[in-house]
Amino acid sequence: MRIEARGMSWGVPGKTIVRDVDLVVEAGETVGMIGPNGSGKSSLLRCLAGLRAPTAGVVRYDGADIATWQARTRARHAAFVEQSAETESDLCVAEVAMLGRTAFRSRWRAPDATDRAIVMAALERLDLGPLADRPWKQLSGGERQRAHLARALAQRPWALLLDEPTNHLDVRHQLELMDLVAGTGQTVVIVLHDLTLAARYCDRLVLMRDGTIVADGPAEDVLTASSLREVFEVDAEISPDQDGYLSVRYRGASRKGNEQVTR
Ligand SMILES: Nc1ncnc2c1ncn2[C@@H]1O[C@H](COP(=O)(O)OP(=O)(O)OP(=O)(O)O)[C@@H](O)[C@H]1O
Repeated sequence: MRIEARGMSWGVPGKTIVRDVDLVVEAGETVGMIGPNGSGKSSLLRCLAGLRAPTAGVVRYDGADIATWQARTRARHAAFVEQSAETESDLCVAEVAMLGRTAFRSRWRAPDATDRAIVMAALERLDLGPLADRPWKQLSGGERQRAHLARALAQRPWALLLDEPTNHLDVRHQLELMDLVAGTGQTVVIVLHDLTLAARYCDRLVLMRDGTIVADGPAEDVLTASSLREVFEVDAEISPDQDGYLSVRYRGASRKGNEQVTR
């Protein structure tokens, strides 16, 4: 599914938070959204998910303006996993993942064998099969994060919109999750703070600053020493590793103009 934002802005009274965004994510592409804290990544992702109504411009899925769609219709197209989704629930893991099937059932129909098979397959893909019956409250932060992604996969969407889905995960699960999401063939927009991970797994990176997209392209073009200094205010060396992926080595925080700060 192709996702497109045209001339899109969003904000709250007195404050524009996302400004004049033009972004196209082609079907099957994995696009990484990067940028410093507060640069508008989550806000833009929520607009792309239809959870925020743009104050200007439009968001389209395969050419259709999603503004008029019901939540259920949107959920059949795109699954959104929010940043550190802190659900408190008396449900078990499989029941939380089953929430991903809600858009496919009438309110009164209980989950059937197909729903259960889809949920179990999603849990297995996230290495959570053995925890299916575990109460949600007993899960670690990383297990919860994986369970939220399982819920999103159980939604069987055309697109995954993921806000920092790796921030609680150990290194193995980070790599497995990125392998999984980049290998699904679905359209993926993923907010990441780990620039090396973003460079390795994403077809394209979108760099945000102050609510606007300041660079959009392959990692080699977006991640440069000058863009990291300008936008993230860090001094870094960026070079291909032995596998050909870009690797970012930080030398320290800098202020704009490359003035060194005390470490
Ligand atoms: N509902 C809101 N009301 C007022 N300000 C908001 C609202 N939502 C977001 N903001 C502000 O908009 C800016 C962008 O927030 P957003 O969460 O989109 O940034 P982000 O790039 O995802 O940040 P982070 O990397 O810290 O998660 C921040 O300054 C935030 O405080």
